[in-house]
Amino acid sequence: MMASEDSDSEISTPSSYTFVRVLGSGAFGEAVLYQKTEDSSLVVWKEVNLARLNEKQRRDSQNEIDILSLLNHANIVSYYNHFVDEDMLFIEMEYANGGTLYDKIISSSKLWPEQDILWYLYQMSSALAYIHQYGIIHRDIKTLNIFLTKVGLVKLGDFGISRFLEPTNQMADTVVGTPYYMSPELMQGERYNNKSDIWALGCVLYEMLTLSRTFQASNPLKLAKEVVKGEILAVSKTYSDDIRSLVDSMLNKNPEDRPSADDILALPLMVRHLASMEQKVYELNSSSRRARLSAAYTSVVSVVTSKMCEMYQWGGGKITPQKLEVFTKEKSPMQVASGHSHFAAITFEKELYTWANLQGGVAMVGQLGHGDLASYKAPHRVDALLGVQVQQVACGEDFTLCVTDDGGLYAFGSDYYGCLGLGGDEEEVLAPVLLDYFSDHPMQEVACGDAHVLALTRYGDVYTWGSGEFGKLGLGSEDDFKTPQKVEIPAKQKVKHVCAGGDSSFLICFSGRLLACGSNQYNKLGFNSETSGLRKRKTKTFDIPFKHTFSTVKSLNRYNVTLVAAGKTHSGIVDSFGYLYMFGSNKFGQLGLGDFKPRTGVSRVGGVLAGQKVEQLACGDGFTVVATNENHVYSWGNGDSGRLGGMFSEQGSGPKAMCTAIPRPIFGSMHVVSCLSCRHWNTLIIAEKVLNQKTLKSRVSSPKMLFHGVGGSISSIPECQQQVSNQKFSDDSSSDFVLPDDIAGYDSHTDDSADVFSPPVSHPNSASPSMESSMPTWLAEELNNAEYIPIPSSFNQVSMCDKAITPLALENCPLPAMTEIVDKIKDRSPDLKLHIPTANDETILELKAKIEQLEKENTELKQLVAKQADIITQLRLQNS
Ligand SMILES: Nc1ncnc2c1ncn2[C@@H]1O[C@H](COP(=O)(O)OP(=O)(O)OP(=O)(O)O)[C@@H](O)[C@H]1O
Repeated sequence: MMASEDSDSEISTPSSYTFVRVLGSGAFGEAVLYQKTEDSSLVVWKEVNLARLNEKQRRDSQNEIDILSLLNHANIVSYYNHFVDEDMLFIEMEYANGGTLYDKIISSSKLWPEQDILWYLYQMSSALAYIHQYGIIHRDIKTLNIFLTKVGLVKLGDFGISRFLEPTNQMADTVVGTPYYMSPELMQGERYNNKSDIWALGCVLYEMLTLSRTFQASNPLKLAKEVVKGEILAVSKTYSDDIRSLVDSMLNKNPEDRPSADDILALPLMVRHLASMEQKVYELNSSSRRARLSAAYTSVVSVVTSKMCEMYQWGGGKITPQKLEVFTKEKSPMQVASGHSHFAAITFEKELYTWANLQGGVAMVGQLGHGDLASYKAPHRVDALLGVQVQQVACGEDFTLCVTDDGGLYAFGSDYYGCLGLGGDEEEVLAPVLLDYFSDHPMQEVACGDAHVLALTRYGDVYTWGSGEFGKLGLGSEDDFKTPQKVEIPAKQKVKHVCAGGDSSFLICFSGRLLACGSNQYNKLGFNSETSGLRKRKTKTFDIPFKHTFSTVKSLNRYNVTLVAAGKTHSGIVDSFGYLYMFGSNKFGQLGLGDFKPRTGVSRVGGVLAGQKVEQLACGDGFTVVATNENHVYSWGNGDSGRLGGMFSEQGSGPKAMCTAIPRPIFGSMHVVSCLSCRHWNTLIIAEKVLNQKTLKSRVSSPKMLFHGVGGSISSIPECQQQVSNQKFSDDSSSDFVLPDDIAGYDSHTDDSADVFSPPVSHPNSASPSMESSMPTWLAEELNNAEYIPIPSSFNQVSMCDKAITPLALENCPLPAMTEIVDKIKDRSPDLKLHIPTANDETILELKAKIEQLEKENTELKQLVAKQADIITQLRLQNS
């Protein structure tokens, strides 16, 4: 018997913060800069004194939180956390380290290049298009609320008075905003609409073009008159006709004649640069990945595969992966679902197969859908569904639900908790029954917990039913429901995927946010947090046992969630970079962090996964299984009853004898995994064998990464530093903490063609960007940032390396280090002298020759390896 999870007793340390400085004060409190001790990231805590607020103002503060927690965009300040302590409201958010657009404008003495203006306008329009699409209007667009980062990114902030537009009435009430940016319709008492945001953005554009206010007046009344009159001084003819007519159209007195944010992004002057600006925003935002993005990006391509999907199963006594022979080339499996003791799979022909592995005299209750109570040990086709195309299947503890191509939802098995959604008239349903309820609401996806169901319709509505214990139905209570109930989704989030754990429920939203409800035991929903070090505040511990309604998992607001898996006592998510983050119990090492210690928060899994992207993830009872882009399958955690598909042990003897806290590869050979499912102690996997694969290196970002585009808010420094806690066995943590080399290298990376866009770089703290100096700009930037961002030891090594570089030093470097140095030198600037100011011309020449030689050797080496791989493959093929 394994030890009980309840015996976890160690206390782990809370997230703590170190005060850095007060950034400034608003009407109701201060914005304070802190450093998070855990990962050295810089964050802003906005402290709002609720005692000084009236009822409406309190609502506004809550409003800012609701809106910020909904938004996830590269050009909008990210929201991380909030709590109320006595009369103070604390909101944790992303720090924009480059001042405001206002600061930048007032410190400029000459007109900006049009390209710079377009760069900022693009980012602001992109942020506005994003919020407008959600039905949110900002209502206070002004240069003071447009924050900048030192690398030239825009971060729209201060959503204090923003609002959701009501669908019935496209106007929001009350006149608000800052007088200078108020549109004529607002001045005339009309209500705010999204075209009023466009007017304000037009004023911002005008300010960037002229470096002066759009409308000037000595008092508000005169200002109102000026705005209504609508006469503005002409913009300099040095700017293109396109941009001058754009500002005119944005400042059109008639709101309907103003372009929308989407219209602005579709203008030819934007479209010309759109792709490169999108990419730049993405790259700058993911600056923690600079080393990877700017240096070669590695991707694995399967060259020869078995061209056949096979299914393997393990657990429940089967210690190694067992191939299910039923699924042959003619019956190739497409999707698989594991329950406690029964399983289901769909083939490419859209036929459903079910089977069981009953232990301890458990009786069948119809969960296989074969019309009887027999326990089929091998996969058996569900003939009752012949003629319908089954698209997706999910297994509960003793029931099954499946979705058909035309959106129908079928259910069978036990209806004890009402999980079949039929109203509970029958206890056991032996053959599939179509749920009439959804005849008008075609189904997209279904997920089953032990005794509850989550269903997502093609209209984006979420329904839940079954057992309501711990609030896992998200309906505001613990009541059970035997028919589908529509769930209220907070802040108008749009749901993309549903996922159910035994007693927990998750929703992944299009915004990349994760919503959860149900039992938070062991923090498996990620809701618990501990905060210490905030000014004059004691350590705050938030231990949330359960949630009755779907709520944002704030601890994951830094990540763009693409996958989630719910185990019995722990959970995991994968972000848009393919990074794996785990939370919940670590009793059996199921978090994969190299130890068995409890964790309060969310931890990134490093080790062998650090250089790979996780593409499939599943969590069972105390164990985790993943598949990566490099075609490896790993498992870790509790190995009892064959859960891990292999025998691993780090603990010698005792209750943890069969546990491993480190991801362990399962299959000897490579596999492309298309589907993975774990429940209880079972795992099912659909995989195609890889007979030969190639590692490709390219100098561009991963196409997959670009696919996520601009919409994803990827917090750079916090994310990269998240790794610090996992450094023990993280092999790439050193290279991750590198500030954007494009800060300086932007122009040198781009060519002169009109299609390539070079964004300007903000230098608020430096004397002048054009300052004559032998110091390379990237280094100046790094030093500039260093005031608040401590440079980890890995960085020191790199910079020391750069300084001390000589042909001899290169010669004596181990090959990987040497390649890294060469990559760094080449990435940052073609001019080597910039990097080694002390080097004389002769040394530079020698270095260049050395680099060329290295490159040649590298190519030869690669060719040799490829040749050997081919020979091995041919031999293998001959042998087989
Ligand atoms: N996320 C952030 N990153 C960087 N600076 C910030 C951030 N949030 C606020 N600040 C700065 O902190 C100062 C105070 O901000 P705060 O939002 O509290 O007040 P405000 O916007 O100036 O006034 P109010 O909200 O009352 O209109 C401002 O100077 C602002 O530029």
